[in-house]
Amino acid sequence: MGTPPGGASVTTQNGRVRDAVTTARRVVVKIGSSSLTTATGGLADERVDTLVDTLGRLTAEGREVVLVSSGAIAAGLAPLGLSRRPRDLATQQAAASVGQGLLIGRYAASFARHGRTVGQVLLTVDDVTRRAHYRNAYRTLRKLLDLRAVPIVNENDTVATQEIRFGDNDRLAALVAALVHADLLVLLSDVDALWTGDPTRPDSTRIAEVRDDTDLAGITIGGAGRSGVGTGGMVTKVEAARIATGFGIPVVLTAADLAAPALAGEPVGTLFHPQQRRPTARLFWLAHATSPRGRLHLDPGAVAAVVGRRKSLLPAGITAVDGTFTAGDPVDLVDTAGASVARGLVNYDAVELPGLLGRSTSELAAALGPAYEREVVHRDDLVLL
Ligand SMILES: Nc1ncnc2c1ncn2[C@@H]1O[C@H](COP(=O)(O)OP(=O)(O)O)[C@@H](O)[C@H]1O
Ligand SMILES: N[C@@H](CCC(=O)OP(=O)(O)O)C(=O)O
Repeated sequence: MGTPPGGASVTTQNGRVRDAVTTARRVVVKIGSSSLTTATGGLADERVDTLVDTLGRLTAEGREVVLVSSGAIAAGLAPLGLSRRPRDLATQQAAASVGQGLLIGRYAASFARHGRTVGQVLLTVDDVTRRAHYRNAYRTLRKLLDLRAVPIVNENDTVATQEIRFGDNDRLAALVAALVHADLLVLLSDVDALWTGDPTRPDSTRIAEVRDDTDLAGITIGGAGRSGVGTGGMVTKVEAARIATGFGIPVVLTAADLAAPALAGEPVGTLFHPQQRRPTARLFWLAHATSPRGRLHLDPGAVAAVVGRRKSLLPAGITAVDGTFTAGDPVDLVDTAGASVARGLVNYDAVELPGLLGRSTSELAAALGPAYEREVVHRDDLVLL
């Protein structure tokens, strides 16, 4: 590795944010497959115990812990005689089906040493994106915490299809942190921090803090590591950190064996600062937890009005429409280069819009009636991306 952790950058750590780490009452901890398995495949029991000892101490202090644990697929490989992570979805799902039981069994035994009961929570994308479902997921997690059990969350790999999978658990962990209104998200991996580039390169250095996106400029964020069982690599961890910090939740990214010092507020890993302006829960979900059902192409004037002046989107500024959505669905607003600039809840069905494009609201109201005076997307239902 390049520059060792510590050094000058540590002195720039923001004490206030580290204080938020040590005082966090509700903590979501995510651990990746690479930190739970042995080099030859299978669950590394001592790694599970080390993590559980750290989390057990937190719960003994009266703090609430939600654990998001990967590792089902990795844990299922050896029992099925598979030597490496399969590429096809069906075999991954079979491995997850075998491995998830082993994983939760191992956690149950390990947490029992601390007198804690665990509850398995398997979620699909729909469970954290559809409003009615995420309310249910929240209620279950809330009740488990009230009963002083430790919820252990994973994606429901056996039912998720390729199109609707999270695949990696980093984003799932960020959405769970937002769902339970956590005070802290800890992302544990096989690398001690975010580095400026591939951590095995001598010219890479550790990044101690990310205050905002400007601290991410110029960094090479790479894919999964050499363990062969992780997915997503740093890309999905940084994305997860941005989602959580955007919701006002500080994030510590570090190695699994540094979980204890990280939770004690020591300057290890990378600390991502929470952003000041916390969006409303509704707009947060709109930005991060919905899949757009279509796209509205905006002319430059509409982009300036919506993005620059935070105005509602009117039919006059739309040049084209893609997708098959109905009123109330999320849609992306794209600029002339095709880049998504905002997401909003649309007030019309896709089939209604072509006849309205480029026309002013007063002209539409005169021609079609007062119902057609409404905005295509109201600014209260709009979030910039
Ligand atoms: N800029 C970077 N800083 C740190 N690690 C990086 C970076 N770019 C790529 N990586 C790789 O990301 C890997 C962690 O991701 P992954 O293998 O998906 O782990 P997990 O199973 O914990 O989710 C590290 O082992 C590392 O090799
Ligand atoms: N749900 C999958 C997680 C997939 C995965 O490998 O995630 P991660 O190790 O967090 O990059 C499992 O339990 O195997």
